[in-house]
Amino acid sequence: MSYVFGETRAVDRVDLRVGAGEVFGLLGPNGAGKTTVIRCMTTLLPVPSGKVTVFGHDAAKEAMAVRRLLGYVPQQLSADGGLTGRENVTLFARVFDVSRKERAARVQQALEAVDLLESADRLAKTYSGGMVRRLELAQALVSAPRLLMLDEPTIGLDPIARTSVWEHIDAVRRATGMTVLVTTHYMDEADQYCDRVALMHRGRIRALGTPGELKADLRERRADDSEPTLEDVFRDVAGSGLGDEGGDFRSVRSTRRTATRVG
Ligand SMILES: Nc1ncnc2c1ncn2[C@@H]1O[C@H](COP(=O)(O)OP(=O)(O)OP(=O)(O)O)[C@@H](O)[C@H]1O
Repeated sequence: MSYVFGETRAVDRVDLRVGAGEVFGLLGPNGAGKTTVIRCMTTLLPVPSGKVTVFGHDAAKEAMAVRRLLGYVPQQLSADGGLTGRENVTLFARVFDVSRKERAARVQQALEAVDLLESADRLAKTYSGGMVRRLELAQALVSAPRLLMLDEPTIGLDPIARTSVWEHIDAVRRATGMTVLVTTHYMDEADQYCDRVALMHRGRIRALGTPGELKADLRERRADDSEPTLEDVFRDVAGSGLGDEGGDFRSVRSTRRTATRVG
């Protein structure tokens, strides 16, 4: 698929296949085109050229069928600080048409899956950044999606909260067999938690494989004994490191201080 905004070729002939049950990481710096790919898959953006199918459903022709299979945690805050955790998740259960009979139990399950039962009846604005992110995860899980899409799920979190978010994603994936598509610019997290990754740069996919394959490939090409990281692989295929791109993206990113924004 491709996507053009005015003069900007945001997504340039990206051809991707995510296997059922895998955790797939779409990696790249700000502006690489990751969010645009995700938005096309969620049917939020129409696909102007190319084709997106989700479990056999064409996103252009069967948007509703596609949406029913998806859970989506956007980059922007999706929880309401003035509601309790439970109320936030219940709201999503209603929007996603979880039947009235099942609703309370499904909300309970989703909160339990992210370890928020104890805090479920507190206002979300009293939550820490990591708890807010887990709440957003529960919101996306309440409809029991077959494909969970997360756009920068750990941005702005401290290392302990980041690990916790990933461990919860991993546990739910193991329990349900759902497929996970995640965007991130944290190469170390992708290396640790993703089965396969695609490295995206300026709208195009520059490398695709398991983190182990990509690193082994670079080691061979370099023909030396050093252990490359995924960041080295990115630097090799994109000609620059993630941190070199676009100057101020780290500062822009750090503004996603979830805890304070909820308040
Ligand atoms: N609505 C829009 N109008 C115009 N240009 C856009 C729009 N949305 C994205 N772009 C441009 O398309 C390119 C890809 O953006 P995209 O948000 O997909 O990248 P990204 O890799 O997800 O980065 P980020 O992490 O910042 O979201 C960028 O150059 C961006 O400026």
